[in-house]
Amino acid sequence: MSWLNFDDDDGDEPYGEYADHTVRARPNPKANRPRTKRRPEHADAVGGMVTGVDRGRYAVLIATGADPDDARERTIVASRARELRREAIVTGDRVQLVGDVSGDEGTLARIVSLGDRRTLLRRSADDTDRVERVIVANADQMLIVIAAANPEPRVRLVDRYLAAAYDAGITPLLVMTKTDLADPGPFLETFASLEIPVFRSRVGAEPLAEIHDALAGRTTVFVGHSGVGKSTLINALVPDADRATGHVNEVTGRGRHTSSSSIALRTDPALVGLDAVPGWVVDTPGVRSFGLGHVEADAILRSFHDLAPLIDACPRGCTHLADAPDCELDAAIADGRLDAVGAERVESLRRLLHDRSSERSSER
Ligand SMILES: Nc1nc2c(ncn2[C@@H]2O[C@H](COP(=O)(O)OP(=O)(O)OP(=O)(O)O)[C@@H](O)[C@H]2O)c(=O)[nH]1
Ligand SMILES: [Zn+2]
Repeated sequence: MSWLNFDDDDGDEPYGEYADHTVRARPNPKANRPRTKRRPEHADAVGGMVTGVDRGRYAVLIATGADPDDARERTIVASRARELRREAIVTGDRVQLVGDVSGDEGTLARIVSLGDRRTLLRRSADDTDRVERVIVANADQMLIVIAAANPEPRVRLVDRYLAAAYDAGITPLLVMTKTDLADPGPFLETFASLEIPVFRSRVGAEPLAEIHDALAGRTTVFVGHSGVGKSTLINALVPDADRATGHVNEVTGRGRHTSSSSIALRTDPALVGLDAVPGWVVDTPGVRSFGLGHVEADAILRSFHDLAPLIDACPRGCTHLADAPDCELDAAIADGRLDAVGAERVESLRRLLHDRSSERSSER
Protein backbone atom coordinates (compact mmCIF):
# COMPACT_ATOMS: atom_id res chain seq x y z
CA MET A 1 0.00 0.00 0.00
CA SER A 2 1.41 3.38 -0.91
CA TRP A 3 1.29 6.10 1.72
CA LEU A 4 0.34 8.57 -0.97
CA ASN A 5 -3.16 7.21 -1.24
CA PHE A 6 -3.59 6.03 2.31
CA ASP A 7 -7.00 6.90 3.58
CA ASP A 8 -6.58 9.28 6.45
CA ASP A 9 -7.20 12.94 6.66
CA ASP A 10 -3.85 14.32 7.62
CA GLY A 11 -3.32 17.59 5.91
CA ASP A 12 0.03 18.99 5.01
CA GLU A 13 0.08 21.47 7.82
CA PRO A 14 2.54 20.95 10.65
CA TYR A 15 1.45 21.01 14.24
CA GLY A 16 1.25 24.78 14.37
CA GLU A 17 -2.48 24.62 14.03
CA TYR A 18 -2.70 23.22 17.54
CA ALA A 19 -2.01 26.53 19.18
CA ASP A 20 -3.13 26.58 22.78
CA HIS A 21 -3.94 22.94 22.96
CA THR A 22 -3.46 21.45 26.37
CA VAL A 23 -2.03 18.05 26.18
CA ARG A 24 -3.78 15.97 28.76
CA ALA A 25 -6.53 18.16 30.10
CA ARG A 26 -8.51 18.76 26.97
CA PRO A 27 -11.84 16.94 27.10
CA ASN A 28 -12.31 14.60 24.22
CA PRO A 29 -15.83 15.02 22.87
CA LYS A 30 -15.60 11.63 21.21
CA ALA A 31 -14.48 9.78 24.31
CA ASN A 32 -17.82 8.10 24.79
CA ARG A 33 -18.32 7.04 21.25
CA PRO A 34 -18.25 3.27 20.94
CA ARG A 35 -15.18 2.14 19.11
CA THR A 36 -15.88 -1.55 18.71
CA LYS A 37 -14.78 -1.42 15.14
CA ARG A 38 -11.25 -0.49 16.11
CA ARG A 39 -10.85 -2.58 19.21
CA PRO A 40 -9.60 -5.78 17.59
CA GLU A 41 -6.83 -3.82 15.91
CA HIS A 42 -5.84 -2.02 19.07
CA ALA A 43 -5.43 -5.25 20.95
CA ASP A 44 -2.25 -5.98 19.03
CA ALA A 45 -0.91 -2.46 18.93
CA VAL A 46 2.85 -2.05 19.32
CA GLY A 47 4.60 0.74 21.19
CA GLY A 48 7.22 3.06 19.79
CA MET A 49 8.90 6.42 20.02
CA VAL A 50 8.48 9.18 17.44
CA THR A 51 11.91 10.10 16.06
CA GLY A 52 10.85 12.52 13.36
CA VAL A 53 7.80 14.29 11.99
CA ASP A 54 7.22 15.53 8.51
CA ARG A 55 3.94 16.79 7.13
CA GLY A 56 1.71 14.38 8.91
CA ARG A 57 4.09 11.43 8.52
CA TYR A 58 5.88 10.12 11.58
CA ALA A 59 9.09 8.14 11.78
CA VAL A 60 8.63 5.81 14.75
CA LEU A 61 11.21 3.53 16.32
CA ILE A 62 9.68 0.28 17.51
CA ALA A 63 11.47 -2.37 19.50
CA THR A 64 9.46 -5.33 18.22
CA GLY A 65 6.39 -6.16 16.19
CA ALA A 66 3.15 -7.50 17.66
CA ASP A 67 4.15 -11.02 16.71
CA PRO A 68 6.24 -12.56 19.54
CA ASP A 69 8.73 -13.88 16.99
CA ASP A 70 9.26 -10.47 15.48
CA ALA A 71 11.94 -8.88 17.65
CA ARG A 72 13.57 -6.60 15.10
CA GLU A 73 14.07 -3.04 16.25
CA ARG A 74 13.27 -0.76 13.35
CA THR A 75 12.07 2.63 12.25
CA ILE A 76 8.73 2.57 10.50
CA VAL A 77 6.59 5.27 8.93
CA ALA A 78 3.14 6.01 10.27
CA SER A 79 0.24 8.37 9.90
CA ARG A 80 -2.08 9.19 12.75
CA ALA A 81 -5.58 7.88 13.22
CA ARG A 82 -8.47 10.17 12.51
CA GLU A 83 -9.32 10.54 16.19
CA LEU A 84 -5.85 11.97 16.86
CA ARG A 85 -5.96 14.53 14.12
CA ARG A 86 -6.24 17.43 16.51
CA GLU A 87 -3.33 16.28 18.65
CA ALA A 88 0.19 17.56 18.16
CA ILE A 89 2.34 14.44 17.93
CA VAL A 90 6.00 15.38 18.15
CA THR A 91 9.48 13.93 18.33
CA GLY A 92 9.94 12.10 21.60
CA ASP A 93 6.30 11.10 21.91
CA ARG A 94 5.53 7.55 22.97
CA VAL A 95 2.80 6.12 20.77
CA GLN A 96 0.86 2.93 20.05
CA LEU A 97 0.60 1.74 16.46
CA VAL A 98 -1.50 -0.66 14.46
CA GLY A 99 -1.58 -1.75 10.84
CA ASP A 100 1.49 -2.65 8.85
CA VAL A 101 4.43 -2.32 11.24
CA SER A 102 6.80 -4.31 9.03
CA GLY A 103 8.68 -1.17 8.07
CA ASP A 104 8.89 -2.53 4.54
CA GLU A 105 9.21 0.03 1.81
CA GLY A 106 5.94 1.74 0.97
CA THR A 107 4.16 0.54 4.11
CA LEU A 108 2.43 2.83 6.53
CA ALA A 109 1.38 2.04 10.09
CA ARG A 110 -1.14 4.07 12.02
CA ILE A 111 -0.72 5.78 15.36
CA VAL A 112 -3.79 5.08 17.47
CA SER A 113 -2.79 6.46 20.83
CA LEU A 114 -0.45 8.92 22.42
CA GLY A 115 1.19 8.30 25.79
CA ASP A 116 1.37 10.74 28.67
CA ARG A 117 4.32 13.09 28.50
CA ARG A 118 6.89 13.61 31.22
CA THR A 119 7.84 16.99 29.77
CA LEU A 120 6.77 19.11 26.85
CA LEU A 121 8.89 21.84 25.31
CA ARG A 122 6.89 24.52 23.55
CA ARG A 123 7.63 27.85 22.06
CA SER A 124 5.17 30.69 21.91
CA ALA A 125 4.23 32.67 18.92
CA ASP A 126 6.60 35.58 18.40
CA ASP A 127 7.88 37.90 15.70
CA THR A 128 9.38 35.07 13.69
CA ASP A 129 6.44 32.72 13.91
CA ARG A 130 2.84 33.58 14.62
CA VAL A 131 1.72 30.25 16.05
CA GLU A 132 2.71 28.32 19.13
CA ARG A 133 4.61 25.15 18.41
CA VAL A 134 5.21 22.04 20.40
CA ILE A 135 8.84 21.16 19.80
CA VAL A 136 9.64 17.96 21.64
CA ALA A 137 8.07 15.63 24.18
CA ASN A 138 9.75 13.73 27.01
CA ALA A 139 13.09 15.54 26.89
CA ASP A 140 15.01 15.34 30.17
CA GLN A 141 17.60 17.96 29.33
CA MET A 142 18.13 21.00 27.14
CA LEU A 143 21.62 21.54 25.83
CA ILE A 144 21.99 25.20 24.96
CA VAL A 145 24.64 25.77 22.31
CA ILE A 146 26.21 29.21 22.16
CA ALA A 147 29.36 30.35 20.38
CA ALA A 148 32.18 32.31 22.02
CA ALA A 149 32.12 34.49 18.90
CA ASN A 150 30.66 34.55 15.40
CA PRO A 151 27.82 34.82 16.25
CA GLU A 152 28.44 36.79 19.43
CA PRO A 153 26.84 35.17 22.52
CA ARG A 154 23.87 37.01 23.93
CA VAL A 155 22.80 36.82 27.56
CA ARG A 156 19.21 37.58 26.63
CA LEU A 157 18.97 34.56 24.36
CA VAL A 158 20.37 32.20 26.97
CA ASP A 159 17.95 33.68 29.53
CA ARG A 160 15.08 32.81 27.20
CA TYR A 161 16.27 29.26 26.66
CA LEU A 162 16.63 28.80 30.41
CA ALA A 163 13.14 30.11 31.09
CA ALA A 164 11.70 27.76 28.45
CA ALA A 165 13.62 24.83 29.94
CA TYR A 166 12.55 25.49 33.52
CA ASP A 167 8.99 26.07 32.37
CA ALA A 168 8.99 22.65 30.67
CA GLY A 169 10.60 20.92 33.65
CA ILE A 170 13.76 20.24 31.65
CA THR A 171 17.29 20.46 33.08
CA PRO A 172 19.57 22.88 31.21
CA LEU A 173 23.18 22.32 30.14
CA LEU A 174 25.39 24.81 28.35
CA VAL A 175 27.96 24.26 25.61
CA MET A 176 30.11 27.09 24.44
CA THR A 177 31.58 26.40 21.00
CA LYS A 178 34.24 28.19 18.97
CA THR A 179 36.45 28.70 22.01
CA ASP A 180 39.30 29.05 19.50
CA LEU A 181 37.81 32.41 18.46
CA ALA A 182 37.36 34.11 21.83
CA ASP A 183 37.80 33.62 25.56
CA PRO A 184 34.50 32.20 26.81
CA GLY A 185 35.28 33.12 30.41
CA PRO A 186 33.61 36.53 30.74
CA PHE A 187 30.32 35.46 29.17
CA LEU A 188 30.11 32.25 31.19
CA GLU A 189 30.77 34.23 34.36
CA THR A 190 27.25 35.64 34.03
CA PHE A 191 25.75 32.19 34.48
CA ALA A 192 28.26 30.77 36.94
CA SER A 193 26.00 31.28 39.93
CA LEU A 194 23.35 29.02 38.36
CA GLU A 195 25.65 26.00 38.59
CA ILE A 196 24.58 24.71 35.21
CA PRO A 197 26.98 22.14 33.77
CA VAL A 198 29.09 23.98 31.18
CA PHE A 199 31.16 22.44 28.39
CA ARG A 200 33.70 24.27 26.28
CA SER A 201 34.18 23.05 22.77
CA ARG A 202 35.98 23.85 19.56
CA VAL A 203 35.90 22.05 16.29
CA GLY A 204 38.29 19.09 16.33
CA ALA A 205 38.59 19.28 20.12
CA GLU A 206 35.07 18.64 21.32
CA PRO A 207 34.85 17.33 24.92
CA LEU A 208 33.11 14.20 23.67
CA ALA A 209 33.65 12.01 26.72
CA GLU A 210 32.20 14.62 29.09
CA ILE A 211 29.22 15.37 26.86
CA HIS A 212 28.48 11.68 26.23
CA ASP A 213 28.49 11.15 29.99
CA ALA A 214 25.98 13.95 30.40
CA LEU A 215 23.75 12.54 27.64
CA ALA A 216 23.88 8.92 28.82
CA GLY A 217 20.46 7.36 29.31
CA ARG A 218 18.67 10.66 28.78
CA THR A 219 16.88 12.55 26.04
CA THR A 220 18.52 15.90 25.42
CA VAL A 221 17.16 18.56 23.12
CA PHE A 222 19.84 20.73 21.50
CA VAL A 223 18.95 24.36 20.92
CA GLY A 224 20.99 27.19 19.49
CA HIS A 225 20.97 30.04 17.07
CA SER A 226 21.95 29.51 13.46
CA GLY A 227 25.68 29.29 12.93
CA VAL A 228 26.74 28.52 16.50
CA GLY A 229 28.12 25.12 15.49
CA LYS A 230 25.27 22.92 16.67
CA SER A 231 25.44 20.66 13.61
CA THR A 232 29.20 20.38 13.89
CA LEU A 233 28.81 19.28 17.50
CA ILE A 234 26.01 16.82 16.75
CA ASN A 235 28.04 15.27 13.95
CA ALA A 236 30.94 14.81 16.35
CA LEU A 237 28.65 13.22 18.96
CA VAL A 238 26.66 11.10 16.52
CA PRO A 239 29.03 10.37 13.65
CA ASP A 240 26.37 8.39 11.83
CA ALA A 241 23.85 11.24 12.14
CA ASP A 242 23.82 11.83 8.42
CA ARG A 243 23.11 8.17 7.83
CA ALA A 244 20.38 8.21 10.46
CA THR A 245 18.74 11.34 9.13
CA GLY A 246 19.17 10.01 5.59
CA HIS A 247 17.11 7.04 6.66
CA VAL A 248 14.32 9.22 7.98
CA ASN A 249 14.46 11.27 4.81
CA GLU A 250 14.08 8.17 2.76
CA VAL A 251 10.91 7.21 4.54
CA THR A 252 9.40 10.64 4.92
CA GLY A 253 10.55 11.81 1.52
CA ARG A 254 12.03 15.14 2.47
CA GLY A 255 15.50 16.43 3.18
CA ARG A 256 16.48 17.30 6.70
CA HIS A 257 17.44 20.84 5.82
CA THR A 258 14.18 21.57 4.08
CA SER A 259 12.25 20.47 7.13
CA SER A 260 11.94 22.54 10.25
CA SER A 261 10.76 19.74 12.48
CA SER A 262 12.91 18.16 15.14
CA ILE A 263 14.57 14.79 14.87
CA ALA A 264 15.82 12.29 17.47
CA LEU A 265 19.21 10.63 17.02
CA ARG A 266 20.52 7.90 19.28
CA THR A 267 24.11 8.40 20.34
CA ASP A 268 26.54 5.56 20.00
CA PRO A 269 29.48 6.40 22.28
CA ALA A 270 31.22 3.19 21.14
CA LEU A 271 31.63 4.73 17.69
CA VAL A 272 33.95 7.30 19.18
CA GLY A 273 35.68 4.75 21.40
CA LEU A 274 33.78 5.47 24.62
CA ASP A 275 31.83 3.05 26.75
CA ALA A 276 29.12 5.44 27.99
CA VAL A 277 25.46 4.42 27.88
CA PRO A 278 23.71 5.73 24.73
CA GLY A 279 21.31 8.63 24.95
CA TRP A 280 19.01 10.52 22.63
CA VAL A 281 19.92 13.81 21.01
CA VAL A 282 17.01 15.80 19.63
CA ASP A 283 18.09 18.28 16.98
CA THR A 284 15.83 21.24 16.37
CA PRO A 285 16.69 22.77 13.02
CA GLY A 286 14.61 25.82 12.35
CA VAL A 287 13.87 26.59 15.99
CA ARG A 288 15.29 30.07 16.07
CA SER A 289 13.87 31.66 19.17
CA PHE A 290 11.71 31.12 22.18
CA GLY A 291 8.76 33.39 22.74
CA LEU A 292 7.84 33.74 26.40
CA GLY A 293 4.12 34.34 26.11
CA HIS A 294 3.18 30.89 27.42
CA VAL A 295 5.75 30.84 30.21
CA GLU A 296 4.50 31.41 33.74
CA ALA A 297 6.19 34.19 35.71
CA ASP A 298 7.06 31.53 38.28
CA ALA A 299 9.10 29.61 35.73
CA ILE A 300 11.08 32.74 34.99
CA LEU A 301 11.73 33.27 38.68
CA ARG A 302 12.77 29.63 38.98
CA SER A 303 15.27 30.09 36.17
CA PHE A 304 16.93 32.72 38.37
CA HIS A 305 17.33 30.44 41.35
CA ASP A 306 20.60 32.18 42.18
CA LEU A 307 18.42 35.16 43.22
CA ALA A 308 15.85 33.04 45.06
CA PRO A 309 16.96 33.89 48.63
CA LEU A 310 16.56 37.59 47.86
CA ILE A 311 13.26 37.16 46.04
CA ASP A 312 11.95 35.23 49.04
CA ALA A 313 12.65 38.27 51.20
CA CYS A 314 10.66 40.63 48.92
CA PRO A 315 7.39 42.16 50.12
CA ARG A 316 4.30 40.11 49.32
CA GLY A 317 3.14 40.65 45.77
CA CYS A 318 6.42 42.25 44.69
CA THR A 319 6.70 42.37 40.89
CA HIS A 320 10.53 42.60 41.14
CA LEU A 321 10.43 45.09 38.30
CA ALA A 322 12.53 48.26 38.32
CA ASP A 323 9.66 50.31 39.69
CA ALA A 324 8.70 47.84 42.43
CA PRO A 325 8.80 49.54 45.84
CA ASP A 326 11.08 47.88 48.41
CA CYS A 327 12.18 45.09 46.07
CA GLU A 328 14.90 43.18 47.92
CA LEU A 329 16.89 42.95 44.68
CA ASP A 330 17.44 46.70 44.72
CA ALA A 331 18.39 46.62 48.39
CA ALA A 332 20.94 43.87 47.70
CA ILE A 333 22.53 45.83 44.87
CA ALA A 334 22.64 48.95 47.03
CA ASP A 335 24.29 47.30 50.05
CA GLY A 336 26.74 45.16 48.05
CA ARG A 337 25.24 41.74 48.68
CA LEU A 338 25.04 41.52 44.89
CA ASP A 339 28.22 42.31 42.96
CA ALA A 340 28.41 43.55 39.38
CA VAL A 341 27.56 40.11 37.96
CA GLY A 342 24.64 39.84 40.39
CA ALA A 343 23.37 43.23 39.30
CA GLU A 344 23.50 42.02 35.70
CA ARG A 345 21.44 39.01 36.69
CA VAL A 346 18.81 41.28 38.18
CA GLU A 347 18.77 43.27 34.96
CA SER A 348 18.32 40.03 33.00
CA LEU A 349 15.46 38.93 35.22
CA ARG A 350 13.69 42.26 34.85
CA ARG A 351 14.14 42.27 31.10
CA LEU A 352 12.66 38.80 30.86
CA LEU A 353 9.69 39.58 33.12
CA HIS A 354 9.09 42.73 31.12
CA ASP A 355 9.39 40.95 27.73
CA ARG A 356 7.08 38.25 28.92
CA SER A 357 4.31 40.61 29.91
CA SER A 358 4.54 42.54 26.66
CA GLU A 359 4.52 39.30 24.63
CA ARG A 360 1.45 38.20 26.58
CA SER A 361 -0.42 41.39 25.93
CA SER A 362 0.48 41.35 22.23
CA GLU A 363 -1.02 37.87 21.98
CA ARG A 364 -4.36 39.10 23.14
N1 LIG B 1 36.26 28.64 14.42
C1 LIG B 1 35.34 27.71 14.64
N2 LIG B 1 34.35 27.50 13.74
C2 LIG B 1 33.42 26.59 14.00
C3 LIG B 1 33.45 25.80 15.18
N3 LIG B 1 32.39 24.95 15.17
C4 LIG B 1 31.73 25.22 14.02
N4 LIG B 1 32.34 26.18 13.31
C5 LIG B 1 31.94 26.76 12.01
O1 LIG B 1 30.77 27.55 12.20
C6 LIG B 1 29.91 27.45 11.08
C7 LIG B 1 28.51 27.03 11.50
O2 LIG B 1 28.58 25.70 12.00
P1 LIG B 1 27.31 24.72 11.98
O3 LIG B 1 27.70 23.50 12.72
O4 LIG B 1 26.81 24.56 10.60
O5 LIG B 1 26.31 25.61 12.81
P2 LIG B 1 24.78 25.36 13.17
O6 LIG B 1 24.63 25.86 14.53
O7 LIG B 1 24.40 23.97 12.92
O8 LIG B 1 24.08 26.34 12.17
P3 LIG B 1 22.74 26.09 11.31
O9 LIG B 1 23.07 24.95 10.39
O10 LIG B 1 22.55 27.38 10.62
O11 LIG B 1 21.67 25.77 12.30
C8 LIG B 1 30.57 26.47 10.13
O12 LIG B 1 31.27 27.19 9.15
C9 LIG B 1 31.51 25.70 11.02
O13 LIG B 1 32.61 25.20 10.32
C10 LIG B 1 34.51 26.01 16.12
O14 LIG B 1 34.64 25.40 17.18
N5 LIG B 1 35.41 26.99 15.79
ZN1 LIG C 1 11.13 41.93 44.46
